[in-house]
Amino acid sequence: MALTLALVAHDQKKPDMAEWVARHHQELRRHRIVSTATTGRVVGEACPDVPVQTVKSGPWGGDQQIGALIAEGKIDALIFFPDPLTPMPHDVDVKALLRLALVYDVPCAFNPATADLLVKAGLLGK
Ligand SMILES: O=C(CO)COP(=O)(O)O
Repeated sequence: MALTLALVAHDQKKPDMAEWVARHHQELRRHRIVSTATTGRVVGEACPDVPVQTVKSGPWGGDQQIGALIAEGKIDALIFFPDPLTPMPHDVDVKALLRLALVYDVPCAFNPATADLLVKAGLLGK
């Protein structure tokens, strides 16, 4: 079954996201991806044949748009690599996104190690 996956990464973690999507490229091709603007560009460059729908960049409302999709039941899993070492002007938006993912019990991974475990557990299909 095709899932809709939200992929988001802060700037310092975008290389990790590019590496993660490249590693799971074959499985990701079967699913839909929604990303914040800059993350979407990175994902698209790492996997040109995986279609990525983008919303606005995080600081410009993209995290809230992803949160709204979660509230509408349109996101099956959130893969979000936040940067814990850099202050963010849109920290409240980041917290709101995490909060909605918890409220709606969406499967989440906040680092590549956990994202790998979700794949191993069968998130993207066998
Ligand atoms: O800021 C973000 C998440 O909080 C991500 O936004 P970008 O993907 O546009 O960098």
